[in-house]
Amino acid sequence: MPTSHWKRIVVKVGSALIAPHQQGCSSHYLLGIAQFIATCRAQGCQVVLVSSGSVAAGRHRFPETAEPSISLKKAMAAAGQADMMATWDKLFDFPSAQLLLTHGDLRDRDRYISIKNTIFTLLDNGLLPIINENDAVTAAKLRVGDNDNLSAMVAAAADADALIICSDVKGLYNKNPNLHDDATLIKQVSEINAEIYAMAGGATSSVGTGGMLTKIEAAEKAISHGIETMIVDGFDADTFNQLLKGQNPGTLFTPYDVPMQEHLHWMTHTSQVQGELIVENDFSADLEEHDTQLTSDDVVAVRGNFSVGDTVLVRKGDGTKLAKAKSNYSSCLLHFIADQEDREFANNAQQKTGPLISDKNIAILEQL
Ligand SMILES: Nc1ncnc2c1ncn2[C@@H]1O[C@H](COP(=O)(O)OP(=O)(O)O)[C@@H](O)[C@H]1O
Ligand SMILES: N[C@@H](CCC(=O)OP(=O)(O)O)C(=O)O
Repeated sequence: MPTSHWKRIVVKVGSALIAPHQQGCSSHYLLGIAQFIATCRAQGCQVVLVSSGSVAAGRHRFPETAEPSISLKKAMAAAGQADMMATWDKLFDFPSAQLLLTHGDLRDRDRYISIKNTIFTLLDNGLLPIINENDAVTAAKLRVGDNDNLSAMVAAAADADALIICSDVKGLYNKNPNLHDDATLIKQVSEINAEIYAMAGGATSSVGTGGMLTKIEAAEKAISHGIETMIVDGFDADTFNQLLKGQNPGTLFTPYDVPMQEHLHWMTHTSQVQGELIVENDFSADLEEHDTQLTSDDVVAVRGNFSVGDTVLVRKGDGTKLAKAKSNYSSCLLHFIADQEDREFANNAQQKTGPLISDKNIAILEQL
């Protein structure tokens, strides 16, 4: 689709483009991307930038190590983030704004809505939001872990028309082109299936995270929201001329004709399961039906520690996944109810709090 038809896009830039020589940031490859962003804005298209590179940019401030520890990487991110922002900022003649997020922010519905509002307020006032994961503070359980998936979550929150992932390769090849000379570029993907995932390997550079695998995960998230997704070569300045002409310089993932509803998409692709409610193998009720109320009598086991409002997975004992849903109970209360021999007490407690999960905050999963 010609760029002039886009109302809002997310551009994601990989670490190798920010700090190609790992001696701090370089604007060498960013210039073409910045010009592309400026042209899109001049054409009336709002742009959100998801920029990697804080770890790569901060690396030279620390003694050289082949495999930096997690705490060292966090320190590198803290050291490199400001440098990375300053490098972008000097390429634009409009103001930018920094947003540092963790998965903990995105998977909490209220914080997600607040992030969404901040992005829209920045865009409506002509600023360029520049987003990265808050690597320096995040813990393993709260991380997205890679900026490909983060950019897809941001694209969904921003209700973008397109997600452009700028990397160090032309696009998705049938196998890793850095390891196989005979790899061929796939120009268009209309369905992301096991065959596509099988082509995608990890990162081979010392600065990339996730490789092609996380880009396919991101594309899957984005296209199911109706967002056209492209993986393109950020090293090649001609990439951005082609994009502006409406051409496809890399791999295009075509969006679903019928996108998932916003809330269902968030439940499926952004919220994260904190625990499990295990039901009998012969459980067959329709969990989306308002009159079907999952009660503690239906649940044979509760797994994990979760609070009221956290997302839980409802599954059968045989492993069949039924739904992701918002829990109206904490795991602690469910264990307490299950431990009561007096069923009347359990029933009373349940009558007060209502069904275990809400029929309004549920994503029914394909039963595999
Ligand atoms: N099938 C594939 N096609 C293209 N690249 C692949 C494939 N499988 C693995 N890769 C690797 O993915 C890398 C790009 O991902 P990554 O290093 O994480 O870059 P970025 O920093 O842009 O996110 C490529 O350099 C390549 O080594
Ligand atoms: N948040 C990290 C980047 C993580 C990441 O996904 O990197 P990349 O694969 O280069 O997009 C950083 O700023 O260094």
